[in-house]
This record gives sequence, C-alpha cells and structure tokens, in this order.
Amino acid sequence: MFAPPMSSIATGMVPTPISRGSSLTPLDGLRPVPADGSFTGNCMIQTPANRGRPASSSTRPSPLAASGRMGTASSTSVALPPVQATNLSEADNIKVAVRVRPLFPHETERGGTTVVQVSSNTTIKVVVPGPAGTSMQRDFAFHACLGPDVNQADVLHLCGVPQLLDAALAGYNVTVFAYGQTGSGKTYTMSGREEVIGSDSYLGDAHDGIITRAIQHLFAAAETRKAEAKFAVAASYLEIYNEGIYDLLNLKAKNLPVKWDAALGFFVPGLKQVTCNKIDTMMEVIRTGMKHRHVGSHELNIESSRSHSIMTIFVHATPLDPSAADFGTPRIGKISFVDLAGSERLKDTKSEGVMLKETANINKSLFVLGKVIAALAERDSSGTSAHIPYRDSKLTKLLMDSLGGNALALMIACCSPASTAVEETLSTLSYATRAKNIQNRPTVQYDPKEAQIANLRREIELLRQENSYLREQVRLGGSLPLGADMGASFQAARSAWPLSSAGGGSGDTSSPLHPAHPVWASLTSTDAAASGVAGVGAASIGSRDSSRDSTRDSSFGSSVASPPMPFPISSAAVLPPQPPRLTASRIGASSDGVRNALIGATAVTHLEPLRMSADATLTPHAVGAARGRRSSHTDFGADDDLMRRLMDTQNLLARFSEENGRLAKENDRLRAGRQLLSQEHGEVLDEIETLRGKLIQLETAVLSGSQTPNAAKAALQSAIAGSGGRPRADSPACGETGSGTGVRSPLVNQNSSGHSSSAQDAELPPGAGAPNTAGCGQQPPYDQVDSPYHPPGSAVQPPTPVPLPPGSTLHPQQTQNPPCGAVTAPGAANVANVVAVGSSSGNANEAGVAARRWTYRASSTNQTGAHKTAGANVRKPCEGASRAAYPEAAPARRNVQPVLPYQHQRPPPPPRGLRLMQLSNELGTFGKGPAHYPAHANG
Ligand SMILES: Nc1ncnc2c1ncn2[C@@H]1O[C@H](COP(=O)(O)OP(=O)(O)OP(=O)(O)O)[C@@H](O)[C@H]1O
Repeated sequence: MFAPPMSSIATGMVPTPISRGSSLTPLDGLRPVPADGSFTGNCMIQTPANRGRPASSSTRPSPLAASGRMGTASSTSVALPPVQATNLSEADNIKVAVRVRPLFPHETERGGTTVVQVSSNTTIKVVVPGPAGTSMQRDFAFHACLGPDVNQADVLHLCGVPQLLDAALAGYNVTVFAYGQTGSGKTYTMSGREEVIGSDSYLGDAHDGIITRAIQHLFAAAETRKAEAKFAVAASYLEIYNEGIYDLLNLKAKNLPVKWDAALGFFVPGLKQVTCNKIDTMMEVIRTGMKHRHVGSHELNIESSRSHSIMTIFVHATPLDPSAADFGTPRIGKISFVDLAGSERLKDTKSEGVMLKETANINKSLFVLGKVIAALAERDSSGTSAHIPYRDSKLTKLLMDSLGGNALALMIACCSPASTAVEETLSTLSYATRAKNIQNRPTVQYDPKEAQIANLRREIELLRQENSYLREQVRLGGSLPLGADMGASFQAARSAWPLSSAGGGSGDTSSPLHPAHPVWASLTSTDAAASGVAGVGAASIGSRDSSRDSTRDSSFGSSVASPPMPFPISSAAVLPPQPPRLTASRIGASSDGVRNALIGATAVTHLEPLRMSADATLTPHAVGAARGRRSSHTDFGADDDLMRRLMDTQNLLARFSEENGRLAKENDRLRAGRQLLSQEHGEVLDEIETLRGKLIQLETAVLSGSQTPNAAKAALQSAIAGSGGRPRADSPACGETGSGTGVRSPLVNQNSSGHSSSAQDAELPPGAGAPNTAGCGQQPPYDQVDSPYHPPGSAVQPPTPVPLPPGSTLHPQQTQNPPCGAVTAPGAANVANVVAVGSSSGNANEAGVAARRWTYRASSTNQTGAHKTAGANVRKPCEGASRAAYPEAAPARRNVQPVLPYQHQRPPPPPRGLRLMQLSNELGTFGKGPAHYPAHANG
C-alpha cells in the first residue's frame, strides 16, 4: 500500500531543500498582498496562496498575482476565507505561463546554445539565430514566465495553482495543462518524474510535480474548511493513445468511447472513478495511473510520453452554513490535469514502427488542438462567431470545458532553451500567445436536480415574503407600493440570489439556475405577468409530467438532443410506490412546519456524499451522478441507491411544488383584495367629485335666479340620495351587529371611539360585532379627537369658524344626528349643529374640531348619501361576492386610509377637509338667499 510521508503531505514540505534561483528577484510594481490574503482581480475565489508551501521556498509573489489575474506566492500567513460561491460572471481569459527548462548536455553536444531567456516574471525573449552570425530577438509576454532555475515547488505557486484548487473546492471546473515540444519538460512539470512516482518505492521527492503537490494542497484546504462544507473527492485517470481512450486505473478498459450528453458535455462512459476520502488513496490513484501510461524512448526523450493523459479530480462541496444561499446544495468542482504528448518532428525523433504511428497520432491531435486554440483566439479577440472544431479529435472533445468553456484554465507552455529547438520553441510560444486570447466563462457547478430543489425552496421563501407583504398591505389598506413596485422588488430579490446566476454564468440561460431557464418555466405558473412577480406560483409537479421531462432534457440548454432516459422519471405509474407525501394538513397546516420538514428531508437526502468502492467501475449513470449530472444508458435496476436518491429527489420536488402552489393561490387572493380596495377608494372619491359638480351646478342655478335655493337644496338632496343613499344589502341596520363583511367607506374612519362603527367594528371579528348604535340619535363625543388625522394628544388647530348665516336659526332636529337609516342630506344642518354646539360650550377649539370632523362626515357620508353607521355606501353589489373570496381583507379594510391607492391614480386632495367644509358651509346657506353670496351675487 502506498504510504507517502504524511508529515510532508500535511505541510507540503518536501524532503529536499529547495534552492532559490538567482533570477527570482521580486518585480517592481507588484501588487501588495491584501491583509486578508485576498486579491481583487477577476480571478475567482479569494484566498491566500501559501498553504502547503515549503517554508524555505521563495516568497516571490506570483507573476499571475502581479498581473492581477491569479493569486500570490507570498508566504504571508492569513486566515482562510470561507468557501463562498463566488460566481465569475465575466469572461476569464485562459492564463498562460511559460516554463523554460535547463539546457541538457545532449543538446550542448549537438551544438546547442541557450537562446531562450526569461527577461522578467512575465516576459521572455528568444534570440533567433540568422545566417552569417546574425540574430533576431523576439519578445513574448505571458502571465508568468519561469526560468530554468525555478524549482518544482515554486512552479505550483508562481502559476497560481493553489488558487485554482481553491476555486475547485468552491465548485468551479479547473484545468491545468502542459503544452510543448517533446522533451521540453511537460511531464516533469505536471507530474515530476513519472518513472519514480510509478515505482513501488516512491515516497515523494523534490521533483514532485504539480499534480502531487496539488492534491496535498487540496486535502489540506478541504481539511481547513471542513466546518464550512462537506467535501467528497473522487478521481479518474485516462490517456488518449493512438486516438483511443484507455483507463489508466483499469487496464481492461481499452478504447473507451467519448460520448456527448446535453448535461455532461463530452464524457467517457465506463471510466473508473475512485472515491478518495484520504490523500493516500489519491496518491495511489496517481501512482497507478502514471505507472500505466504509455511511454517510449526516442532521440529527444528517453521517457517520452506517447499519449495525452488527463487526471481528473471531482470535488463535491456541500455548504454546511445554513445562512449560505446554496446551503445543502452540493457544488461540483472538477480539476483536470492534462499532460499532453509533445509535438515531434520525425527527422529529429527518428521514430519508426509503432512509434511512427504514435507520432502521427500525437501530431494529428495536436494539430487539431492548435486549430481549436486558433479558432477560439480568433473568435474571442474579434468577437465574431466561428466554428470551433472540437469534434475533430478526442483530445479536443475532452478539453471542451477548458478551452472556451466554463473552466478556469491554466496553460503551461514548456520550452527547451536550446538553439537546436528554436523553431519548436517559437511555435510553442506562438500557440501560447494565441491561447492568451481565449475566453472562458467560469461558473460554479451544481447538480441540476439539487439546484432545482434549492430553487424551489427559494421560491417558497420568496412566496412567503410576498405573502406576508400582501397580508400587510391588505391590513394597511393598500398603503404599501402597488403591484408593479412589489413585482420589481421581488424580481430584484430573485436576481440577487446567488444561485440565480450560478451554474451557467450571469448571462447563461442554459443554466438550470438561471431565472430564464426552462426549469423555471415549467415550475412557475402563468400568473407572473399578472402579479408582477416573476416566476411566482407553481403548479403541482404531478400535473406537469410532460413539461418536466422536457425541462429535464433541456436542463443545460443544449441544442444537441440528449440521450433518452432509461425510464420516464416523472411517470408515477412507472415509479415504485412513494412514501406518503408531506402536506400542510398532515403536519398541522403550519407552513413553517412544512418548510422545516421539507428542509429537514432535503438535508437528509442531499448531504449524503457519493460513495463508491475503490475498485468500482462506474456505470455511465454513476459517472453522471458523480459529476452531479445525469447520464445515459443506465441500468437503474442495478443501482438501488441511485434509485432511492432519485425517488427522494422526485418526492421533494413534488412537495416543494405543493407548497409553492398553495402560497401562489393565497397570494392571488390577496392581490385581488388589494385591487378591490383601490377600486373602492376610487369610487368613493369619484362620488364626491360628482356631487360636488352637482352642487356647483345648483349653486350657479341659484345665483342666476333660474332656481330657488330651496329647489336647489331639494335637488341636491335628491342627487345625494340617488347616487349613494341606498342602503346596501349587506349593511347592518341600526341596532344590528356589524358584519365583518359589511363594507363601509374608508372615508368614514374619522369618528370617535364608541361612535364610529367603522373604527369600532374594525376591532371586531367578522360577525361578532357589538350592536351598532352609533349615529342612532346619539351625539358623537366631539371632545374626542382620535381620527387618524388628529391622533390623541396632537394639537388640533381650530378651523376657520363657520358663521351661521345671518338670521338663521337652528332647527331643533338639527341638534341631533339624523335618524338611523334616514336618507337625507343634512350636511348643512349638521355643520350648523356642530358650530352651534361648539359655540355654546364656549370652546372654540372643540367647536372647530367638531366642526371639522362633522363637516368631514357630512361631506363624506352625507354626500354619498349614507349614514356611516348604517354602512350605506356607493359600492357595487357585485363587490360583495368578490370580497368573499378574500375574507382576510375584510377586517383590515375598515382601518384603511383613503390615501395611497387613490394617490396612485390622481393628485392627492390635501385641502379636502377645508374644501368640503366650505362646500358644506355653502350647503348651509341654501335657502338663505343670495345675500349670503355677496361676491358671487355681485359678480
Ligand atoms: N525544469 C527541469 N529541470 C530538470 N529536469 C527537467 C526539467 N524539465 C524537464 N526535465 C527533464 O527533461 C526530460 C524530459 O522531460 P519530460 O519528459 O518532462 O518532457 P516532455 O515534454 O514530457 O516530453 P514528452 O512530450 O516526450 O513526454 C526528463 O528527464 C525530465 O526529468
């Protein structure tokens, strides 16, 4: 059993002291390391760079950090930032580092000299020998340039690999690949000395390359973050040899196919994937893979790789922090280490026989890779769309994620410094330069199913918020912003949610987490537009089987048809019996209970990590599951665990949908109530306007002498009675109990306690109100000022005294409220009455307040022709029916203030009290002759 020195693994220390190269001088203008170890370039996760780094290693900051694109190699000790779903919505160019290896003796023997020099951390120059001793210098710039004296440990950090690994832990796809001529040091850079690593006696050494060092960092970082996320790690290792795919962990698996899946992209079905809960297991995987790689000897390299190898590490990270937006939803990071075979010139390698064929295949696939790089570079630099020939080779198919896809990618171009290889070096640098222009769109990856559950859970949360918002709004009578605003605010809440833009980039509608993804379309009802709340309201999953199927098939928005599922997942007829569904009624109709139960159930289901035995060969579906995506050609009968998990997921989706549907319906009713309230307010105020117009009309008639004041007054009374004086069918009569469904004008909510049925009844439950005696001949206690406009204790300014018309007398009945149910127009009388009461008490303030209140009442209630306590109003009978649809709204409406809904439609009437008082005053002058309108009369 492989047993690496754990001390060195844990700390990243290697047994051999690491020398610092003389060329490792810090660069001017490097960005300082922030105190928290973070960096602010557009490169992924904020993190320190020095974990697992040898204490003796260089503290030179990474050139990639210097360029603001990668982390730093500083050894500054800083705290680990939490795992967070940083989403790189922007395009992120492939990072390119160049490594120049030392000049070897066999090159010197052939007359080679050093013509490649690293001139700075980010620049390199090549002196191209010309004829007759002439030379030409060419300069190149890359994200990092590493000279021959940069040791293996420094390579890891100077290229920013730890940052990439941290990104993988946070759910990103990451690729590191080495490119270059044969013998230029690709395998040495990626793996170290494979022949040593593959041996049974290997214990790790200073030559260890990026892969072995990376897994040390990975496990150390996962250990440090275990409180933040639960990690499950697995690995696979393949090689592409002579255009065939070989599983390096399972020698029986030869010539494996590459398949396309809409969800998976290109993948290799049947590839062995080993769960690596310990670093030992991972090291064993590496050792096994390296041992099985095809190598051969030729003129330029005695241990030449004859294949392209791809070692992939899968990292499932399930956030454990309940406050995280994607709590409980596993992120699926993937790290691919690609060691390409080197380009070879037959005349140099002198290959023949089998090796000749190998060389041909290597060169062919590298040629396609070059074409893909060139096409991508052209596309991304010119902004034009171009065909990318990924399908022309297996290598480019499998690198699709990394080149122009959703991965964070680092290319390490390896060069020989020898003049004898200058052509190949220039070619390599030329490809590397092109690769710099390739843009990827790194995104956090989630399991689509888990993401769907998370989104449903979030949808419920949004619905809940909307629900309480609507309830509050109905309670306040519509004084909160109306639907459009609310819709916007919820839309904002939706888009602000981290998961909404993850999985496919901010603009990637193919992501199942994107709001525009079909998943949403299938799970949301069509009321979004009407409600102003996008995506709110879900129908039952059970009723949407077909749409769910289509949704699932298009989960990744691919135009390529995905393979058929082995059975119709959504068909209840095919599935085994499901456990009883959790419904609100079963757990006591508590939505909190539902939610908690759902969340609890979810946690149980999806926190379970993927477990596989070390020697298990994955079925295609298992590959998909391991990558968090579905696959094709699955034998489900052979995998009970997967079936069970699938069932759980289906059940959860159904439950979430139920809850969504319930909340959506409730919100619909509340929206309808709110709309009705607005309508009612508008109608009441319209009525006032109509009557005011009538008043002016009659006044004009009186002034012009075409009508006597008495006739005008009678006409006005008649108009009032005709417009709104009819008692409503649902209005409680005097002495009756106020009904909860009885609707009164919000305008009458100005009365004093004990006398205003609207104020008093508002506190009563529907149907349980006290006998309604207010207004039945009783005098309101005018000394109480408790209207919303004059809260108790507030200073009330007396209104302008309303003079009694000269010579007028009060009718005895005018000291009393009109009899209950009487349809009169006693505004003038009541105003006179109030003024008289106030005056007689000698309390000007009281009189003023009373006058104001009473005139308000006169204006509001009498003009609508209704005695307020009688509940008579001007609303249409049909409204009662629609009101029954939202009983919650009834009690609240009696507290409403006729303000905002109306104000949304027309200018607010602030001087209404004064204006109405004036109108009432004018009413009071009817019958007194035009002498009381001197100005008008004269005019
Ligand atoms: N930076 C370096 N320092 C010391 N030795 C190196 C360095 N780079 C490469 N070598 C050595 O050079 C030889 C060739 O390197 P390597 O096998 O990694 O080349 P390669 O690019 O992978 O070639 P191929 O494409 O043929 O596999 C190896 O013996 C390796 O140990």
